[in-house]
Amino acid sequence: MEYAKSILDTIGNTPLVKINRLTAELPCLVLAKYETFNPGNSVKDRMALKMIEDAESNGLLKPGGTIVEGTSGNTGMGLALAATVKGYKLICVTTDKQSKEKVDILKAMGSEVHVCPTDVEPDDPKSYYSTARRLAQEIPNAWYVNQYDNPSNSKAHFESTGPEIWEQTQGTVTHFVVGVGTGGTISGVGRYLKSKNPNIKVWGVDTYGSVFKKYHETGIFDKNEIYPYITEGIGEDILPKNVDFNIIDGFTKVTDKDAAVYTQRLAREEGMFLGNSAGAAIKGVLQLKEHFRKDDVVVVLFHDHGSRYVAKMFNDEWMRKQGFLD
Ligand SMILES: Cc1ncc(COP(=O)(O)O)c(C=O)c1O
Repeated sequence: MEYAKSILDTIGNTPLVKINRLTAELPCLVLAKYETFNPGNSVKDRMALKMIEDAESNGLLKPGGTIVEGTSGNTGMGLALAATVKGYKLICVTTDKQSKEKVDILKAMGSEVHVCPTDVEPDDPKSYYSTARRLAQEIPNAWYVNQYDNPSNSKAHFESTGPEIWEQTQGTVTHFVVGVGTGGTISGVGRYLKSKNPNIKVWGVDTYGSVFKKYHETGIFDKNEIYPYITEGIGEDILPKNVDFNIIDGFTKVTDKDAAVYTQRLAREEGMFLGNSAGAAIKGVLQLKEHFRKDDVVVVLFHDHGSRYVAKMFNDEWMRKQGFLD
């Protein structure tokens, strides 16, 4: 018989899928690392499991313990799968900007969810960063995951996502493009691919309202770059330790409108029902066009599933209200 010992054994080994219509103007092959095939429907299952396993081995997470994390939903889902299988309680702290579906899904998985305001400074006691930290201190036998600074986040991608891309492309990958939030995906995959071939270019997709691109180009953390934006999952108002700026060759910024429009286009022109950061990522690939040559193999990673965005980017009334439909 062939079966997985638990749902956790089905994490990883996701397919690589050719993008056809949306990238027709590019001279090269563009392949999507299609992470919705993970059991929690996002790439985050990989790092959630790795962070928990490492915390168990380091003695930070003990039997019967409570896992506390600030998460927009996908990491929470990955943590929920692992917490359920391994017998831990999970508390997720999120912001009021995240889609209702994401919060409902976490509750459906048995997680306690606290919703905090988006529009406050990271060190404000009401922010979701501060709230998660405080809960982890107040609750006995609790462990604060901190996906932003936890090195197991990028390690997960160095050990699984990166090697899969290298093997699936038989070492022919020339460019890796991905949205950046905590930085775990770009840093882990980028570090692995560059260890195999230092000529591979690693490109980050950023949002307007986030600090990454300017910091990478100038070394300046410019608070003027920070303002609320609509794109979900990418961009930050902090510099997470998981973003390894040295392995990133460049950033491109995608507007909220383009990210939303391309999320719809992926579904309607490629049959790829994906989340908002996938729309940003594919538009980022198109914006980076001048860097690609005929024989290049560009891999773009798509983080999560479209079902979490049906009331937003897939809802034309919402799109019209934002001024995203012409
Ligand atoms: C939908 C989505 N896209 C992109 C990202 C960014 O990935 P990373 O945190 O590995 O940089 C996240 C992370 O939260 C996400 O949830």
